[in-house]
Amino acid sequence: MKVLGAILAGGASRRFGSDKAEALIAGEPMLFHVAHRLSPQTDGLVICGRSWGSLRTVADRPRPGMGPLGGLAGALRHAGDHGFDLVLTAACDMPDIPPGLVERLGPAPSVVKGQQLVGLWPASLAAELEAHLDETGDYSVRAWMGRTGARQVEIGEVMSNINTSADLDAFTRRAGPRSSP
Ligand SMILES: Nc1nc2c(ncn2[C@@H]2O[C@H](COP(=O)(O)OP(=O)(O)OP(=O)(O)O)[C@@H](O)[C@H]2O)c(=O)[nH]1
Repeated sequence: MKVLGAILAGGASRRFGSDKAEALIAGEPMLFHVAHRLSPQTDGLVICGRSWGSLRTVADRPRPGMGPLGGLAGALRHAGDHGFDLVLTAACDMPDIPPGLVERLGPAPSVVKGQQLVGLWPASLAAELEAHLDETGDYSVRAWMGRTGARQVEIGEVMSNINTSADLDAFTRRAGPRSSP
């Protein structure tokens, strides 16, 4: 099975107050940490909803403004068009995603319990997700999980999700030198 890694990164960082994906952890932008952890688990990596460095950018589908699921739809379409079977997603604000997610999450569709933006999705769901977003106008991940029967997998590890500068401070204090990639 060929797996495409997709970093969902099209948000506005309103709660953080500045572009959180570029916020520094151990001297590197948060996106660097996500990419560094996602890349070895996948056969290719894209970034959804923004451009960053040399990573290939995938546009949201069916159009921008639909939240993280628009990024997932873009990634699923890209995966299907480029010979990938599965998409492993992570958000740009999860700097300590653990290894082995494909094995732990399989079989797809499935998400990490409590962190639904970390998920494993079959590329074959591309058209269904676009139709779902267009027809229902419901952009919630929960509704999409319900429609696809995505399993919620307890992975037994706490995963950080940085939404505010206080979250980042707490993460840095907790992780200490371990925050280095
Ligand atoms: N591709 C894509 N990603 C998105 C979109 N909206 C949010 N995301 C990503 O989804 C993840 C979770 O979103 P939030 O935590 O709400 O991030 P955010 O929207 O930047 O932050 P707030 O403005 O504070 O809600 C983050 O990695 C975002 O970058 C979108 O419209 N398209």
